[in-house]
Amino acid sequence: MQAKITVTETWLRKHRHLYDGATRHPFIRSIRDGNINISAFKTWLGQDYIFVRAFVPFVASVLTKAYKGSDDGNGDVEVILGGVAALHDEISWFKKEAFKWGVQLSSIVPQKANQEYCRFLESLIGPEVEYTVAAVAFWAIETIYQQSFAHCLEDDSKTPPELKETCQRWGNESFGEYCNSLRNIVDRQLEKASDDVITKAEATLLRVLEHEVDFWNMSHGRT
Ligand SMILES: Cc1ncc(CNC=O)c(N)n1
Repeated sequence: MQAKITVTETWLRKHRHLYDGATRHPFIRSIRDGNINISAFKTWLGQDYIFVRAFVPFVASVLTKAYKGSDDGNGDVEVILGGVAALHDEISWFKKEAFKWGVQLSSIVPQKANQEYCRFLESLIGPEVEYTVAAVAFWAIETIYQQSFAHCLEDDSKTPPELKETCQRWGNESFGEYCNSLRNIVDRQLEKASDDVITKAEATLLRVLEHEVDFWNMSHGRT
């Protein structure tokens, strides 16, 4: 029997071009090809630290919505809690990595694309935003990083050794499994969602993809 085509599958096919634009961005390609400009990498590092700090309350709001959505026999809360725990570790990693590269985190000023992305995250925190819509954003945000950095670890990649650890952070297999769990959560929610919520969730996915492209552009010095 043919497996049923899920909503996320339909969306990824429909928006392939934009999705590939986010996961195969010139910034990522330059890491993979080994010709990354280190100052672009440092820009990304400092800006992403600011983003991740803003990401924490957003993820906490998704966790709250998963809990309140009550019929959580599927373990959504635990999966999302794993994401929160990983973020705790990630913030320490950013500090360590910034020190290693001589990036002064306390003096980083968020650039426009970053500010707009963080503002977008904040707009998704409120209780009026449905769990399904917020979960779609969460899944997409995590998956874009997973896919992007996994691309830099493929056998034929020429990623500089000093950037391998960064790529491992999101590109590793267990982060990939976590992203799959998020995708299952999202598809299960979308299966029972109203047309209105499905429409909103798809629009939210597109916004995430656009913000991710802008974020890479910023790091790449294309703003
Ligand atoms: C801009 C951006 N998008 C996604 C992620 C990955 N999620 C958490 O780390 C990230 N760090 N930064």
